[in-house]
Amino acid sequence: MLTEQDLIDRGLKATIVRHPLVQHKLTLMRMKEQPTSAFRALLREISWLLCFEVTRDQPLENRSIETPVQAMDAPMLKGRKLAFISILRAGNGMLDGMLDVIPSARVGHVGLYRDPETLQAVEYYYKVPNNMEDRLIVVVDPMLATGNSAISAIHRLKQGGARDIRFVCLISAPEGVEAFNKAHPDVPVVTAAVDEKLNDHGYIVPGLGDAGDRIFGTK
Ligand SMILES: O=P(O)(O)OC[C@H]1O[C@H](OP(=O)(O)OP(=O)(O)O)[C@H](O)[C@@H]1O
Ligand SMILES: O=c1cc[nH]c(=O)[nH]1
Ligand SMILES: [Mg+2]
Repeated sequence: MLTEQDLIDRGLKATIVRHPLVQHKLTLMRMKEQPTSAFRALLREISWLLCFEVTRDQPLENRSIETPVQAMDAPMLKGRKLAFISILRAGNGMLDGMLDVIPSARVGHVGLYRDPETLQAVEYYYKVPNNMEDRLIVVVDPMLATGNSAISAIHRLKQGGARDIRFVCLISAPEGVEAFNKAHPDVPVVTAAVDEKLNDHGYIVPGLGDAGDRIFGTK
């Protein structure tokens, strides 16, 4: 696994969430013997923690409230609109955890699959909330491999007016971070790990296998 210093040395930009709970749960998810139910539950739990990280800089404003003891000025989130965008299918495994933390968020879906021969992303579904230009857009997908899926999804969102976008994933390949940084230098990447490389089939090594298949028990 690469460190943030490795990323700097290679000219790559991504935030690696080093929190011990994230790292511990990610290791459990990588284990090939992990059953579908546990894999899904762990992804949901890690997504809570990644949600904290990706919203870390959201502005607060003081509100006057009354506790049972006395009045006080206390911080609350400024009423900024937020939308989570899930890249289907595997993004839905992260979406559940994100919505546990921010249940009022709007949700959009971009349906993409990777052509196994060309590794290009093929779109089959697109539905997002209105007023994309006014929202903080958090795009979720567990895997950033070649980067083609995330790059393509975010091109579409920008065409639809999105401006303030972040991308959150679980595991990235250095090749994917590089391609993503080049295509969308304005979009921060938050990831739990940057692994060694891609294999000849475009899978992340060591990775965790096919995220969609492991979440939904298909294969
Ligand atoms: O960076 P890339 O090379 O584009 O690869 C990453 C994509 O591959 C996986 O989706 P997949 O195509 O397997 O679809 P699925 O979620 O329906 O399984 C994953 O969830 C990403 O969307
Ligand atoms: O390793 C990989 C690469 C792409 N998609 C996955 O689900 N896993
Ligand atoms: Mg898949």
